Amino acid sequence: MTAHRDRLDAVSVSSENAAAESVTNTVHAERTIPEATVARLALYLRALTGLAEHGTATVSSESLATAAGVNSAKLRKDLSYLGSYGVRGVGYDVALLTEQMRSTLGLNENRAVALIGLGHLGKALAGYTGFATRGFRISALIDTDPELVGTTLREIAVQHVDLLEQIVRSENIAIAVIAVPSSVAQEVCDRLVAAGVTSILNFAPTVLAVPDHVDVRKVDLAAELQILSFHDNRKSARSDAQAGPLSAALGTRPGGGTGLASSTMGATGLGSKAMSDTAIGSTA
Ligand SMILES: NC(=O)c1ccc[n+]([C@@H]2O[C@H](COP(=O)([O-])OP(=O)(O)OC[C@H]3O[C@@H](n4cnc5c(N)ncnc54)[C@H](O)[C@@H]3O)[C@@H](O)[C@H]2O)c1
Repeated sequence: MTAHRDRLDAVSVSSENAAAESVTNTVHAERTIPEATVARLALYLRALTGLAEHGTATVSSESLATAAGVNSAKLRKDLSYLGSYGVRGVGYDVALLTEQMRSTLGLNENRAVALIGLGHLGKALAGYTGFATRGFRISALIDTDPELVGTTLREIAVQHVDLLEQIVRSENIAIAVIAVPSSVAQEVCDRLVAAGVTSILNFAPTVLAVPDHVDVRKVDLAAELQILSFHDNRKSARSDAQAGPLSAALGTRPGGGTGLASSTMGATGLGSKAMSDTAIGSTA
């Protein structure tokens, strides 16, 4: 949370008022947007899409923040990087803000995605219909397995990895998704980079070495579970610690421990609030 805050503060923000819900058409296209804000833009876009599907034309910052699972001050700050389209007392125009979000995230270009590795994970990703509606087009499926090569998944032919460089060029691949075994992930990555791919989403449990101009995002579900485990562990430790004094109070002062017990219960409430703030901070 602190690190995130520092990063936000490090960005030169010309006007704090830009975060307020006032009418302004200024688009800060060239402004540096913190990485944590970029990650949240995707959350806002998903929430906006849901609102539009339900016919909502305008939304307050509080409602949008709730739908996206962040606090409204953070949302207003994030939107200030795009230029605010909010109107005081009315809120944000859902269609306009959606368009602004899509443009900032570069989703209007329907980027071509190549999926490399069509095993358990790759097949599931290839079968996911949500990519198309979120601005991505799976254009190439690549594997080495002779049983898979030549078959089609969602009307896209699986091609052999020998053709990787050719496919990257002919399909104008913008983003590659690596879902191969970790033992070959670096080799596949090197070939993608040499072919001109500069954005990679890596599912393999390997830290990929790439040149500076290449962006790699790593998805690690096991790490996410470990983070949840950490928070779960802390919640258990807290409730154990709180159960101790409570039992002691009830045990040593029978009939007279009500006051102590209820103040302990109050502390439990504060404790769980603190935990949820921590959880929100960790996603920042
Ligand atoms: N990030 C996560 O949370 C997460 C979750 C599950 C799996 N994984 C990782 O994703 C990867 C795939 O997992 P899986 O369960 O689908 O494995 P899998 O063995 O079912 O599939 C791997 C696929 O890659 C293909 N392949 C092998 N070498 C290749 C190459 N050089 N070029 C192209 N294709 C090649 C294989 O033929 C196979 O179809 C693994 O690295 C696994 O550890 C990550």
